[in-house]
Amino acid sequence: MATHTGGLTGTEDRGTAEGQKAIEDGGTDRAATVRIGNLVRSFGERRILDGLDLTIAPGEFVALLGRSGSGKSTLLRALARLDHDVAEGGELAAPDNLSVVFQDARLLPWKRVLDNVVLGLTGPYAEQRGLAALAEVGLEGRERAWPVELSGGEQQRVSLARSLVRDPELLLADEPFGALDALTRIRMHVLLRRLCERHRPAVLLVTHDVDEAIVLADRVVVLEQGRIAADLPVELPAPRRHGSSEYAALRDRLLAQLGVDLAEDAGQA
Ligand SMILES: Nc1ncnc2c1ncn2[C@@H]1O[C@H](COP(=O)(O)OP(=O)(O)OP(=O)(O)O)[C@@H](O)[C@H]1O
Repeated sequence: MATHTGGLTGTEDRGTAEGQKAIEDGGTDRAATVRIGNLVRSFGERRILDGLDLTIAPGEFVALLGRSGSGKSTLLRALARLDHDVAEGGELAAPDNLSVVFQDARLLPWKRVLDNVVLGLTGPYAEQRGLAALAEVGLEGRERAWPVELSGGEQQRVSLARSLVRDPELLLADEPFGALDALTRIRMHVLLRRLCERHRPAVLLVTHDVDEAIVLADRVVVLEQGRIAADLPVELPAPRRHGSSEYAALRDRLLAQLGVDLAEDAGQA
């Protein structure tokens, strides 16, 4: 299995063959987009990821939950190859053709919306692809706007367009909707689900929001003490709405795994 140590990719229009080859070169799970085996990451003396195993299949949407400080972002940053200064061990294979979306849209304020979307993109049809991506996220006609003229939700739509215009094999999202109001967040859930069904990237979504995880993901994994402590498929029919007994059971199970005791909390209320 190839262990990657390179810098962030996904800001360039790279082909997918290299990443796919890296995955196919070793190991037995040839179908996986992401394969992590016995991953160890430490900051100084502190071991944050401690023998973590995780596989993500092509097109699979995995939500990652975990208490604050459990290492969710550390795992995501390892996959994105954003950290160079941490002790590491284990195996990590991910495609080079990946995109990352953060809580803040991270748009360049001195570039117009379309220029942000196609930044670093090469090829003859970059602009057309950028315009198509903007239309897909509902921002048709806003291509010449400046980022400061957009709402937080609109900026996050641009960020999604910027990611998906590169047609990534892997989309890494670190609490992408954490700063948005509840209504905008629901709209973004619908949008992200639609985009993922159309483009079929493998997705790793870091979130604190158990409902967001259940509504969006094919699988929800919980990070605890440096490892995946729970790995649950979400087998609910679409559209997933609160209220069904299956939804409630999965929600309770995930909350319990995260250390939230609903009975105790109700008793204290
Ligand atoms: N660059 C760093 N240097 C030292 N310690 C770090 C660094 N980055 C993260 N840590 C520590 O590693 C632990 C895990 O951090 P991480 O951000 O991955 O957690 P998280 O699960 O994403 O947390 P949250 O849900 O609060 O965002 C934390 O205790 C954090 O302080």
